[in-house]
Amino acid sequence: MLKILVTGGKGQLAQCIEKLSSSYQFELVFRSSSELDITNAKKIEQELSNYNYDYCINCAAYTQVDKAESDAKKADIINHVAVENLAKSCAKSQVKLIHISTDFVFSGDNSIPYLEDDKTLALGVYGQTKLEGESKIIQNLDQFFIIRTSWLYSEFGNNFLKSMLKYGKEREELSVVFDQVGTPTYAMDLAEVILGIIQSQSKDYGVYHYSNEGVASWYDFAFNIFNLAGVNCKLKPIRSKDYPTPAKRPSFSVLDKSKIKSTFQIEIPNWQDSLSKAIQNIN
Ligand SMILES: NC(=O)C1=CN([C@@H]2O[C@H](COP(=O)(O)OP(=O)(O)OC[C@H]3O[C@@H](n4cnc5c(N)ncnc54)[C@H](OP(=O)(O)O)[C@@H]3O)[C@@H](O)[C@H]2O)C=CC1
Ligand SMILES: Cc1cn([C@H]2C[C@H](O)[C@@H](COP(=O)(O)OP(=O)(O)O[C@H]3O[C@@H](C)C(=O)[C@@H](O)[C@H]3O)O2)c(=O)[nH]c1=O
Repeated sequence: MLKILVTGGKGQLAQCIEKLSSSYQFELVFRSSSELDITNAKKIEQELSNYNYDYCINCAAYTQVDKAESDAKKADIINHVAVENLAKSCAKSQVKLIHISTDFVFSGDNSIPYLEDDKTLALGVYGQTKLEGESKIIQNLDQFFIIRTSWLYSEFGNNFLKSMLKYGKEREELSVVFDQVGTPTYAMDLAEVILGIIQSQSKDYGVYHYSNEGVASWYDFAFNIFNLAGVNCKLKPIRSKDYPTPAKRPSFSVLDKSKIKSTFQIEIPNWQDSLSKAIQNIN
């Protein structure tokens, strides 16, 4: 039976993986941040060398995009330095690493969906530290899958879907930006793809893009959330300049998913269909 370590075991994506785990014949070991701090290089090395894992899914990350701007050191240690150490320990213990990265490694200057080899240029600290984490994996490990994804939401953790449901109940009107375009992704769909890659025991290592199908602005995302959940809150489309945030975000971060679809023979659900499922699961 394949043995898999999941770091960041109490985060959104890790909880989605846990929810699906009974459908797979894997031995999954979830370690929360307090049980296994990925910035503790010695503990990571011990964990990987002592327990004979086949795979590590790194769900641990510093994910607060705005806070990272004033907390750059911490974001760097978790998203970059710790990931480098994790990659080195995986190499030493022959553990395959599945690492999750982000659409925020791109600047947003494209007008067509981003391919894996397109030029990266992060606009903020979060994206930059995630990008450096990616590079360190590529430099230090052969057996890795880096999956860049975007706009994750689910019934677990903190995310845009849950924020909109909360604010929609509390407020009469909400303003949401319509000039940042990407693709919302149901974290359960990503979890399924990750477990599928492990099940296939594929050796097609490398960088992949995965999001749901389709394109939306954050305003479109919020509009569909309110519609599907029956939230009676007026929604106002605004420009990013009218919603100032510490971190600049890409205006276009749609990912091209041709590579992951053809390599692993998967079909990807449309974001609106998946959103509808997530809202049903929340209810
Ligand atoms: N959320 C999104 O919209 C997107 C996320 N991603 C990427 O997907 C991955 C999963 O994200 P998601 O599940 O949403 O994120 P979450 O923020 O829900 O989960 C991250 C987890 O990492 C843990 N963590 C933080 N620091 C450490 C540490 N030093 N050691 C161990 N664990 C730590 C956190 O624990 P604690 O809370 O205790 O600190 C938390 O449980 C991340 O790599 C993220 O960059 C990519 C694109 C979009
Ligand atoms: C809450 C809110 C946000 N917004 C805007 C701010 C921002 O531009 C956009 C998204 O807001 P959030 O801060 O919730 O999402 P953000 O944390 O930027 O989401 C990102 O998280 C990281 C981890 C990723 O990797 C990305 O793929 C992406 O999912 O919506 C509004 O316009 N109105 C609002 O009421």
